[in-house]
Amino acid sequence: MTVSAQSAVYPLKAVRRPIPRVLSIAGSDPSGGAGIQADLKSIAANGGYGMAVITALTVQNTQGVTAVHVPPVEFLRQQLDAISDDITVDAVKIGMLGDAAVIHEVRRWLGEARPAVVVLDPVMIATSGDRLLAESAETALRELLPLADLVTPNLPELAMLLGEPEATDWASALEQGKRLAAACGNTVLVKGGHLQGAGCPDALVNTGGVLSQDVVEFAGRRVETRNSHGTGCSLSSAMATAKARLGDWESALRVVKPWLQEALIQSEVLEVGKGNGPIHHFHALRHALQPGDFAVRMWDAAQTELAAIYGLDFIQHLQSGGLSEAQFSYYLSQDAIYLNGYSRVLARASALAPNETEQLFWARGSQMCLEVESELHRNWLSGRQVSGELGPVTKAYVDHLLAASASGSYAVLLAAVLPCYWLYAEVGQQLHHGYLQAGASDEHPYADWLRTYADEAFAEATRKAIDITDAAAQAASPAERAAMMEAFAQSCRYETAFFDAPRLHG
Ligand SMILES: Nc1ncnc2c1ncn2[C@@H]1O[C@H](COP(=O)(O)OP(=O)(O)OP(=O)(O)O)[C@@H](O)[C@H]1O
Ligand SMILES: Cc1ncc(COP(=O)(O)O)c(N)n1
Repeated sequence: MTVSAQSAVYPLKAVRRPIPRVLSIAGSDPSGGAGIQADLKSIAANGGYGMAVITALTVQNTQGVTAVHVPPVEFLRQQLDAISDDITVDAVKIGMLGDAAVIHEVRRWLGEARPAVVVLDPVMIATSGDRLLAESAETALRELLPLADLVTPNLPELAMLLGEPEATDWASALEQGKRLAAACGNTVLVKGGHLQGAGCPDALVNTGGVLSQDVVEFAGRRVETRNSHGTGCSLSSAMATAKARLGDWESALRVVKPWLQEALIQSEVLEVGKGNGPIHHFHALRHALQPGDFAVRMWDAAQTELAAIYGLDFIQHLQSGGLSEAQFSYYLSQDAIYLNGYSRVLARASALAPNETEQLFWARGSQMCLEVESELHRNWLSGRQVSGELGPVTKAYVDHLLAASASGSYAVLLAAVLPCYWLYAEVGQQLHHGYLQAGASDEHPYADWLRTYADEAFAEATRKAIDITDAAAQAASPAERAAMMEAFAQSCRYETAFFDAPRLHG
């Protein structure tokens, strides 16, 4: 038996170049939405190392192009040579070329440098309607097409390159794509951006048998947005990058199309300009959680339950003194049972803690629960008529905590135990405050109990528990954070149910 490079069981896919070196030869859009600025973002967002040689400078914003300056072609050639003399270029994307002299120079360079992948976006007219290619250069551009592996015209450009009227439906667009692919001997990406309707399809077309079929369609939903500035630039540079990384056009478009769709959806958050704004290239990049951020999220999530707790008869009657003795006794007896289970869960948090400080903190919390439990029995429950039977809410709450501790995630467990600190401390402070405001009368039937809520040591322990949970969230993965929020919200709901249980079960 021999060890083989390939698994017989699982077909391993080789990534061609983990971080491909991708060169954009294109114009500059100072507003950052199209041209080389879009290309560099797109290349980076799709996992490549971006480089740029500028063919033309435009005066442009989201509302349009007002001037174009094409620097001397000798200087362009020097830049291209500087790159290819030194760096292996895994893929090239060509965008705005400006005029025929630039096209000829780029063509000469391509013939010599022979990069492995060439994507040509035949940019002629901007979204705003402004010309980006001199009319006299259209023939030169047509002659450049066969040097590209992939050509990505929009529908007006596709029609112009064929010398035909613009396609108004998807079927005729695909037919035009086939004609252009056959004429140039390469692959054409036919784009549905300029069509009407709810769908926004794209298709890879090659009549030479390079693809799995002559036309490979990729369905897509049309995003309702004005922010389509630079979609063509971004798509073509993303395709150059993904092809170099993944090896074939179909795999490339399979990852690039959903990425572009999400970039269109999330474009609203950028708020750039008054016209056709840019897409959000880095929508997948999540900002690192800062200290305190997760605590804010948890606090926001707790608001509905806190409001519900303040509205409960149990809390309002405890405050006013009108709470029945039977309900108060039920609450105390369930609290004692709960604290015993809670103590075991905090001991588990101590066992999972990543350092001694946190280990000690939860161990102390666990011990404190047992002390409070025996205090409840000694001072509050002795002499009261209570059954001491495990109630349904107490059982459900403790089971939820035990499930969180069985998850094995320290962060999720902390999120589950936190509401018992945080919400209890909040409610306690409000009750205590209300008691003081009402004159702190000794005649209040629950005066002794309400006074216990002013415990500063518990408030301090609560602040520490929030800090530790917040820090655990910073270190957690996005999936773990989502599970934390779920566990936290569920415990908040149990806090409400726990205060309401005496009414239902007492
Ligand atoms: N509203 C939209 N919703 C979803 N996808 C879109 C939308 N508009 C364009 N696209 C996608 O964006 C890419 C570019 O398509 P389009 O036909 O607009 O090219 P273009 O005209 O060259 O782009 P540009 O707007 O940069 O000039 C295609 O993948 C297309 O499917
Ligand atoms: C420098 C430069 N290159 C290309 C485009 C086309 O992009 P769009 O059609 O989205 O305006 C542009 N506007 N500017």
